[in-house]
Amino acid sequence: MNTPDSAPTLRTALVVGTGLIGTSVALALSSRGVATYLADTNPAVARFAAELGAGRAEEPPGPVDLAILGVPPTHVGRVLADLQARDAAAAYTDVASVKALPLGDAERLGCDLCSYVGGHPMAGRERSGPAAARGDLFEGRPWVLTPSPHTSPHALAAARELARLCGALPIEMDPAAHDHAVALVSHAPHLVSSLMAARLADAADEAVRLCGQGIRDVTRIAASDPALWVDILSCNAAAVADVLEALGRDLDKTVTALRALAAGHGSADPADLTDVLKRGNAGVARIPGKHGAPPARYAVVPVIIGDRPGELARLFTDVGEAGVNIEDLAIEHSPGQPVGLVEISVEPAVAATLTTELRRRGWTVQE
Ligand SMILES: NC(=O)C1=CN([C@@H]2O[C@H](COP(=O)(O)OP(=O)(O)OC[C@H]3O[C@@H](n4cnc5c(N)ncnc54)[C@H](O)[C@@H]3O)[C@@H](O)[C@H]2O)C=CC1
Ligand SMILES: O=C(O)C(=O)Cc1ccc(O)cc1
Repeated sequence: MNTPDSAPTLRTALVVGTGLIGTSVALALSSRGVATYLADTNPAVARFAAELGAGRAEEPPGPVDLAILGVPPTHVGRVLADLQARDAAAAYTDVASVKALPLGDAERLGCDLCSYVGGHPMAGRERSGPAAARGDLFEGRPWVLTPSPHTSPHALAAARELARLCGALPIEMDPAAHDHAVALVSHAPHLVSSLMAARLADAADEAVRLCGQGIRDVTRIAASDPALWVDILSCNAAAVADVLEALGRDLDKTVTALRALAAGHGSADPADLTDVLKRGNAGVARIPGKHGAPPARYAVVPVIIGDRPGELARLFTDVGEAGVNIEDLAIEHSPGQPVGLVEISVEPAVAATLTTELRRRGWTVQE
């Protein structure tokens, strides 16, 4: 639907860099009827994205309405310059996790800054490549746009329309303010996750086998591609270092409190420990929405399954026979545990029917 600022109506798009984010964008655009063309330095990757239904892995017949650069941050300037040199699109945006450096590169390379606006969808995954892409990845998520003083209203409107077509909420920010904000909410947390996960690399098996949901939550993003993250962090290094330095001061205080408690055999004052835990409560309460949850438009039906061959197949058959389509799926399971938990995401209207039907067939479905 058009809103007052959306003069362009996207009919054609070119996605350059068809990895996780590029293909997710392309899937969303294709599903909304935008003729989407796909390109990647690795043509096999673009062809694979096309096989997934993300668009056509071929040259567009003429300039597209919007080109979306799904490449690492340090590649954005060069790719933008190349695309503009061949007049590939009326407007250009990117999805890179940092915003000041790509703009600086574009300026230095003599790009046309009127037709370009930086963008950053605040959603992702710990996996790379088109196989991990999802058309609903950006649903309900913020999508930052960082217009420069040169950005034309047309380019900004095209990027806003892109965000909305992907189901995201466009937010305008200054590029430097964006980079400071994501140092706190994305880049430093990524390193903290890696640092914690790194403690497990050489840990004893008897400890690692006890891993429960807490450590999985804290370390999930540590499974991401190191090459991409070196690229991201190197473009925002000072701001990330500032956050980690502040964290280091808290860490020092926490270690001191724990050493005092250990030395005092419990008689020492745990005030500093209480303080950090309470500040943690306050911080987590400020995170908007339900972190890590599947898109709110689905209801989740949690089913307990035995750790036996064929259990999942039996469950899927029963869901199918109940006439219910599985929209998404998550499996929680720890090695050695006799049961696992399968979270089946379904349309809310069919959740009660599925629960009743699965219970009738002998499954334990959680409230
Ligand atoms: N991974 C995540 O969770 C998120 C990543 N981003 C940003 O999205 C961008 C892409 O990241 P991912 O999709 O995760 O990476 P990815 O590794 O899955 O995909 C990147 C793709 O770009 C291609 N590529 C690299 N240089 C290219 C060039 N010069 N021309 C054409 N294609 C080129 C690669 O072959 C690869 O297929 C990055 O800028 C990243 O900062 C943004 C939000 C979330
Ligand atoms: O995996 C997740 O949950 C993420 O949120 C990942 C992510 C990585 C990089 C970004 O620039 C934005 C989001």
